Amino acid sequence: MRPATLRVGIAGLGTVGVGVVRLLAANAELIATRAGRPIAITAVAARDRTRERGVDLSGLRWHDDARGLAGDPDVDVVVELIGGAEGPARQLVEASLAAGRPVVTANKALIAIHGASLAAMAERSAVPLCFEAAVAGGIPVIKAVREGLAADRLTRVGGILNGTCNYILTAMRESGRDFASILAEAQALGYAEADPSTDIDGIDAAHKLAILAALAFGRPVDFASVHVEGIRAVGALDIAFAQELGYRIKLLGIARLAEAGVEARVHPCLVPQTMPIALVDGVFNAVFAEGDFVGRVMLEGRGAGAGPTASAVVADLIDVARGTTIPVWGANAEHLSQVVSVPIGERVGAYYLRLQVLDRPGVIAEIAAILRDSGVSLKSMLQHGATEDVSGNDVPDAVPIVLVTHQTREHAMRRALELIAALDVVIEPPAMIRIEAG
Ligand SMILES: NC(=O)C1=CN([C@@H]2O[C@H](COP(=O)(O)OP(=O)(O)OC[C@H]3O[C@@H](n4cnc5c(N)ncnc54)[C@H](O)[C@@H]3O)[C@@H](O)[C@H]2O)C=CC1
Ligand SMILES: N[C@@H](CC=O)C(=O)O
Ligand code: NA
Repeated sequence: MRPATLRVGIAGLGTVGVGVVRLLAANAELIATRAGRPIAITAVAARDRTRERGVDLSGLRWHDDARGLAGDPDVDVVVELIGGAEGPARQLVEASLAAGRPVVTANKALIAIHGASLAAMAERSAVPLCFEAAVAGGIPVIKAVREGLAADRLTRVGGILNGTCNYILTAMRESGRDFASILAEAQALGYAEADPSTDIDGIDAAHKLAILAALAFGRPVDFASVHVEGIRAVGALDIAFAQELGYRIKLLGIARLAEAGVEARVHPCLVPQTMPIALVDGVFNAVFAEGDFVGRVMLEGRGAGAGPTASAVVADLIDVARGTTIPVWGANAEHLSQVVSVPIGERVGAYYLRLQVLDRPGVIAEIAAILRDSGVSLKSMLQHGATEDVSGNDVPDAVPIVLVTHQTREHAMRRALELIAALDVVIEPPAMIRIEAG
């Protein structure tokens, strides 16, 4: 007897949705062989029936309300590709799980914020809830952390988690082009979120970090407590100084088991140019995990775009077709307890500081005295005779000074920076970027 086709209902026919339609058609035979049965789309839900999407949607049942997929008798598995932590995406996923339908989603916002309760719903209905595409696009990082590293006690996890930001930082370094034109390019390539400030302000990376931390430590992190900074404040001067000091600037998400609990943070970092993660450029993401027996593992690949993301979505569909059952978070939901992230003030590490100061005698002595009194020890200093501010405008009599500190607690660093910012000779808010080994 021919095995039954797995019938798929897709909600959202944007970048990823169309990518999934295309991949299922292009690799249909290979997928059927690996899944043990054919996988075919039978229904879709999208906002605009008339839009030309460049894929064949003929013969598919069309739902104007995505929730219709949850009750469609010709759908065995629902694929949610609408996006957003609330609204239609959440309603569809909840309705599908409640109706006993497996769900595959690429929605990191939804999983980061409601993952624990959705997992409990999936467990109650004994159906899979899969989200490989939600973290680092095409890199099979959910499988790697949840299954490949299941035997280890993981102590640190994170990486370059946003393709749009990495694309922008790379292009700024390589071509010196302006932020807005590079962002527009990333949007045209299908990398950015519907609202690109989600990428630029670090929120998307934080969603992914929260998911990784939950998998790695078995404890969902309260999303609101994750420290998040984006890349808006990173200027061309910082990129150039970082280069001169032997670093590259990357937006990293880092979660680690600290004495006080789980520390989860997303912010731009100076990473030594000699570290492999510093060389991960463009839309590529890199995810690392550190375990007590395995040591350090790092995976690299395309973190955004139609093809890589569709690859992860369809891999999940193949798991559903095979009937693979793995607990959503690697352990049953009743073993999970939510944790609040350790505040960023507790971070201990080195810092890069860039100050725009008036070129007067004694300025450096004043700054050094504040650092000394705050218990912050200076490692090195750079000063050029430049007379440009961060936007490249001439500022007569002003010079940038760059300071690199030794390891210090962030509380102390911030206290010192407040005092430095208040000096009359400091004419712009100081820039502070944390230094990490990746
Ligand atoms: N673009 C990428 O590289 C990646 C995206 N993702 C995630 O995949 C999901 C989809 O992302 P994209 O395809 O890039 O977004 P998109 O904005 O290109 O597509 C979303 C589609 O959903 C449609 N939609 C909105 N409301 C709807 C509703 N009520 N019913 C049916 N359709 C509705 C929109 O019209 C749009 O066509 C998001 O959760 C995103 O975070 C995950 C990894 C990578
Ligand atoms: N907007 C995201 C898409 C993938 O998750 C990114 O740029 O990484
Ligand atoms: Na992935």
